[in-house]
Amino acid sequence: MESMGISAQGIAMRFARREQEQTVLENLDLDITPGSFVTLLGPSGCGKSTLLKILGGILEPTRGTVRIGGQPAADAVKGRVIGLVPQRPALLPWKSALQNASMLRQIAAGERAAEAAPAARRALELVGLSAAEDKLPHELSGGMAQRVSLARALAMDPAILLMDEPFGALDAITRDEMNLKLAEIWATTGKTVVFVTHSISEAVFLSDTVHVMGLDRGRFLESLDVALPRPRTREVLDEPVFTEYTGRLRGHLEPKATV
Ligand SMILES: Nc1ncnc2c1ncn2[C@@H]1O[C@H](COP(=O)(O)OP(=O)(O)OP(=O)(O)O)[C@@H](O)[C@H]1O
Repeated sequence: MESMGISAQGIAMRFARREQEQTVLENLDLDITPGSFVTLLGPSGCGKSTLLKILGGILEPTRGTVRIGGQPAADAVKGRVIGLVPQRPALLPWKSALQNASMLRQIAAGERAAEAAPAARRALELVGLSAAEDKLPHELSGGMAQRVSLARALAMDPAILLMDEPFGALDAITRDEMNLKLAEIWATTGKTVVFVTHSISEAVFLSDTVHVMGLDRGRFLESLDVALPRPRTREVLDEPVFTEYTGRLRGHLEPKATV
C-alpha cells in the first residue's frame, strides 16, 4: 500500500480518573509526511502511547481532528491502512512463526491459511526470519518474537506502521540489531512509521523527526529534524554529530539540577 501522511489538529485528551478528570494531551498539532519516520520521545506517562493511538485512529480524542491519507481517521482504520506493533509481541504460543504472521490476514481480512501464507512469508523474509517460519514462539528469542510481531503487521501491507516501544524489553545488543533491521525495512518498504520510545539514541538513529513530549499535557518541548545521512549504519553512533543530537534531546529530558 502506498505510504500516507497524518495530519492532527488541536488534539486534546482527557481521562476520567476517580472523581477527577486528567488532561493528558492539550492542543497538540502534528503533521507527518508520507513515508517519513517520526518518533515520539518522552518520559513515562507523558502521553506517548495515547497520542500514538489517536494518530492511528484507534483512540478518539476528546477534542481535535485526525486525518490519515487525507481521510477521516475512522475511515482509514476501516480501510486497514494502519498496522500496530505493540510493546509485547503477544504471539499465540501454539502457532508457528508463519501462522502467527498470517493471523491478521486470517482474522481481519478473512483469508484462509493457504491464502494468507504468501504475504506472511514475504513479511517474514523482510524481517529476516524465513528460516524460522516453522518455529513455535517458545523456540524464538525475544528479538525473533518481536520480528514475528512486526511481520504480522507487515503482512497486511499497511500504509502506516505504529510502533509502541517495540524494543523496550530487549537487551541492548539485540535492540541495536533490531534498530538496524527496522531502518532497512523502512527504507525498503517506504512506509510511514510513527515510533514511541524512551531511548534517546534509538530515536536519533531511526528518525527523520523526533518530537520530544513533556509531562505538561504532552506539550512538544522540541521537534527535532535529524539530518544524518541514510542509510544509517552502526558507525553513525560514534559520530560527533550523533552525540550532538542526543545531547540536545537529553537536555529536555533530564531533571534540571537545582542550585
Ligand atoms: N484508558 C485510560 N484511562 C485512564 N487513564 C489513562 C488511560 N490511558 C492512559 N491513561 C493515563 O494517561 C497518561 C499517559 O499515559 P500513556 O500510556 O499515554 O503515557 P506514555 O508516555 O506512553 O507512558 P509509558 O512510557 O510509561 O508507556 C497516564 O497518566 C495514564 O495513566
